Amino acid sequence: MDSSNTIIIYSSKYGATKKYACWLSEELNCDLLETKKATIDKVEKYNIIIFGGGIYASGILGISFLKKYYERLKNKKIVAFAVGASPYDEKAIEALRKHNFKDELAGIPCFYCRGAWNEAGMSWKDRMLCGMLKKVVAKKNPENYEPWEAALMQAIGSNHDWTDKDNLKPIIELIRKYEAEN
Ligand SMILES: Cc1cc2nc3c(=O)[nH]c(=O)nc-3n(C[C@H](O)[C@H](O)[C@H](O)COP(=O)(O)O)c2cc1C
Repeated sequence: MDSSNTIIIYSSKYGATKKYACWLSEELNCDLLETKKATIDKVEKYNIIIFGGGIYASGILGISFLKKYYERLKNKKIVAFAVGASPYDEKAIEALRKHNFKDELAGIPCFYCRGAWNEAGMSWKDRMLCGMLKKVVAKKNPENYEPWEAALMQAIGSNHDWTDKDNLKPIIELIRKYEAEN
């Protein structure tokens, strides 16, 4: 099977997931579509579906598409990646997987890529939400911070870009394996 049988659908609010999706599409030479513009009729034409989404309050943007259409996609090879501001932490990623990939979605492999934190570019609502979250977290003893809480406290008030092509290596490896099997 050639790589035209692979599509990436992604949801990105501030561009980090989009950046990873574009890198992947260049590397794999495959189609790329924003989830909000995707239709199931189009997506189900592909054999391998890569799903990417930014993480917001532990939820992965766009995951409702997979939930809604899983019945029609269940025989496809689906690989997901989530993009957040937290540093890589296996325990936190396992919790993210459990929270987002429930029931029939539980078998979908989900990788993590660290994104960016661009407070200057955030919507007023998001900036306010983060400010409120910071106030709650600040009441905790820093020794007991979860990895995402520590990252939030460090990131708030500044801009960071942790996007790195190397984070895509395990995804590319798995897709190449799937492509070779077909
Ligand atoms: C309101 C808000 C909530 C967020 N929640 C999380 C979170 O729960 N975990 C995390 O790792 N990152 C969180 N982030 C950081 C984003 O996931 C990060 O900036 C990511 O790069 C966004 O990807 P995007 O630009 O493709 O939307 C949050 C950011 C905002 C503004």
